[in-house]
Amino acid sequence: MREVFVDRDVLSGDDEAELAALAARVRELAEAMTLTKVEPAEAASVAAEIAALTERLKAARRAHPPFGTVGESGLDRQIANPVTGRLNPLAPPVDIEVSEDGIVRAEFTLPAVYEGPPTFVHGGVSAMIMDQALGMAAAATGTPGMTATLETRYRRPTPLGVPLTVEAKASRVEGRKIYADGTISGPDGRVTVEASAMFIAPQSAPAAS
Ligand SMILES: CCCCCCCC/C=C\CCCCCCCC(=O)SCCNC(=O)CCNC(=O)[C@H](O)C(C)(C)COP(=O)(O)OP(=O)(O)OC[C@H]1O[C@@H](n2cnc3c(N)ncnc32)[C@H](O)[C@@H]1OP(=O)(O)O
Repeated sequence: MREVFVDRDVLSGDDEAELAALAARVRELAEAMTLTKVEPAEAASVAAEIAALTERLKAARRAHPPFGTVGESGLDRQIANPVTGRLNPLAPPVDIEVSEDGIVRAEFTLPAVYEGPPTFVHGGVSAMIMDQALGMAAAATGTPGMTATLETRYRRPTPLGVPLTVEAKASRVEGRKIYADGTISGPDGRVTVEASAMFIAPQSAPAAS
């Protein structure tokens, strides 16, 4: 495997929990910032305080995001992943579970920071969540791969602020190609997004360019 895959700090459960709590506070900050009505002077004052906090975090800095201890599914090392990562404030995070029969599932709610059309989820965000869920379904076959194709069909607008469900499953493996299908559905159970993807297990470790 390429160096970036092996040269990672692996956090203890306690360290991970503290950083996950910090990420949760930053997520709240992003939401509060997006919706705030404070006066410009107050916004400037808050910005200065946040800049000072950022400097405190930068005082001890890693070259790459850390990994977590491998859990039962073996797919949860990337704790700073932008979809599932508890350590990534940009991740909702979507807490994806992989069952023994290879079905990937999560319930999640997306706040206003993911808005595309007013009151609805941005289509690129839905595609990102589908990419992750389909990728984990592919990896659950035992062969993880890079996304080669991802097709999303937006059947209905996906609402913000209500419980959504994502589900995915691999349909077949042909050599290095793994195919998977999935959906996002709303609280009424109606499908809003369908997606299909093909992943390719690299012949060697994925190359940086
Ligand atoms: C081991 C890697 C993964 C590690 C992960 C470990 C943790 C797992 C845990 C948890 C799962 C996480 C889930 C993550 C989810 C998110 C994943 C992403 O977002 S990935 C980022 C976006 N995708 C890219 O950046 C790909 C960029 N593309 C490439 O790197 C290459 O093009 C790659 C690897 C996809 C294929 O390269 P080649 O050199 O291996 O392929 P050639 O040998 O040329 O072709 C093989 C066959 O595939 C077809 N093919 C190749 N690329 C295709 C494409 N894009 N579309 C359709 N067919 C394609 C070819 O026509 C050929 O077909 P014929 O055998 O002749 O039938």
